[in-house]
Amino acid sequence: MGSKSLDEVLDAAAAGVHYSAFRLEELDLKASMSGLEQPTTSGLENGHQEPFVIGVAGGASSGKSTVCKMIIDQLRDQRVVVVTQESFYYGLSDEELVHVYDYNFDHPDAFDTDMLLSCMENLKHGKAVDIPNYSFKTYKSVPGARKVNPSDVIILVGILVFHDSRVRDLMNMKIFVDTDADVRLTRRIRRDTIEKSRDIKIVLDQYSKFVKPAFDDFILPTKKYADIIIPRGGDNNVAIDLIVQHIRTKLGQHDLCKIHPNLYVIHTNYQIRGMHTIIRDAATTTHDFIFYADRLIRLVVEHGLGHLPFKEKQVITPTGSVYTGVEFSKRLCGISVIRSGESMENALRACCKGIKIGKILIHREGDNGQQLIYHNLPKDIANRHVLLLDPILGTGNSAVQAISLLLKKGVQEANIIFLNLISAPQGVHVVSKKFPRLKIVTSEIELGLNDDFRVIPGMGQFGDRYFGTDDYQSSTPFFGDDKNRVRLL
Ligand SMILES: Nc1ncnc2c1ncn2[C@@H]1O[C@H](COP(=O)(O)OP(=O)(O)O)[C@@H](O)[C@H]1O
Ligand SMILES: Nc1ccn([C@@H]2O[C@H](COP(=O)(O)O)[C@@H](O)[C@H]2O)c(=O)n1
Ligand SMILES: [Mg+2]
Repeated sequence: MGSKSLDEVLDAAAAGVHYSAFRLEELDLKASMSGLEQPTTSGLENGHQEPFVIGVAGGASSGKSTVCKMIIDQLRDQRVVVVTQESFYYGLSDEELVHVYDYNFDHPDAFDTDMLLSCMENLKHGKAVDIPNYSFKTYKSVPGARKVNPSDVIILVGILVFHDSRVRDLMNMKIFVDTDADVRLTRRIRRDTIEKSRDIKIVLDQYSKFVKPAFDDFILPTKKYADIIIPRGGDNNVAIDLIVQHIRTKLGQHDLCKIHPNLYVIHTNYQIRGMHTIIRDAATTTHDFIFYADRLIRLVVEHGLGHLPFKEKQVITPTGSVYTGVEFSKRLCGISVIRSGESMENALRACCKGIKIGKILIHREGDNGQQLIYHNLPKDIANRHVLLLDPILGTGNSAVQAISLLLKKGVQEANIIFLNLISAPQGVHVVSKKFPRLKIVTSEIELGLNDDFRVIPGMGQFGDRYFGTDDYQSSTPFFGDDKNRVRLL
């Protein structure tokens, strides 16, 4: 473990050495580098991502710090900061110092929870904070508050971090380290006598007078709030692996996905960002718009198809071996919302040979009034999985109209997959709230809607750009003014 103790390592992390999990041996070197460079760009700086907050609770000496260190080590490419609850111990008055062995450091009132809450709220909202520097020697905060910068992952660790519901509510994941009482006591004796140079009698007195009762009365009752309970703490490598995997998945997701589990944003990369850049550019030609929109639509359709149920199927390969695979679901159909949704039909046909595709036309009257004016759906639609096609989810009003019609026709809500290229958070909220069992698959989440209910940054009138009618005069019956026209997004 090199020259640094576990707690020093975690302190260094809290002090702003935002390690993408530096190796411990590297920590000295990194910390001594001038300016403490910040390695990778955090999701925060990229825009929307809130940090992922993990709470780690458990009895004293249960292995909380050890578990944190293991998580940090495995999250190699993420910026992690650790905030320890003990930094927020109230300092002892002179009077209390005289009777220090009668002071209960294991009671919730020993911590300045309001200050802890305020620091955590600031970090969660992307602001740097100063964490007090608590000294176990003087029993007070000493000069040298540690600056902690916002990060991708914030770990809040301490015996009572689940005690206050306001603090709990900030956490995206709650871990309870569950270690036998005798193991905790043995470790505590070793730590307090060796590292803190305390007398064994005092350590044992403190344990029986305060530590054990507080564990039973305040710490153990918070175990029920945990999402994950880790028996054997740092010895439990499987649990740590699973936790790290989950954190990685969550970090790769947009914040909206954390709220709406049925929203799927396809995994982005520079190809996808590049295609979006082209189709969002107002100067892009119709030819290029179609080409890159088609590529993106194909990705969304393929992702959407991945959510269909499947049956196991075995085939014999040309080498005579058995390959156990899956069979595509057959009972499905597409429904496009005219007219921009029709741009997605080719991609669906290219993926699903001979698929039936129905249509729905929605008329927009003013900003709120939506009227269904035409539909042509497969007769047996109630028995099918439906891929609903519309490249833009804005207010969600037309999606609600279209989905309501499908439900009226007997389609199961859970059998609808709504495919779009871009989704505004408002539309996602409206659709997910009303139809929580439906899935939404999209390629990017937008900033929002402007005063005219248009998606921002958006990509303009999708149908007009795709079908090359964006330079037409508004003279056909399908082109009204903005407030009263057939929907041509
Ligand atoms: N799995 C383990 N095996 C052996 N010793 C451990 C283990 N986990 C922690 N320790 C030791 O026990 C002591 C307390 O562990 P720590 O992680 O600091 O607990 P906590 O943060 O819950 O007080 C430390 O000295 C640590 O090195
Ligand atoms: N001045 C202090 C402050 C706290 N303690 C004990 O520390 C324990 C919590 O720390 P963990 O790393 O084990 O979570 C707690 O049991 C306090 O009694 C102390 O001894 N002196
Ligand atoms: Mg600790």
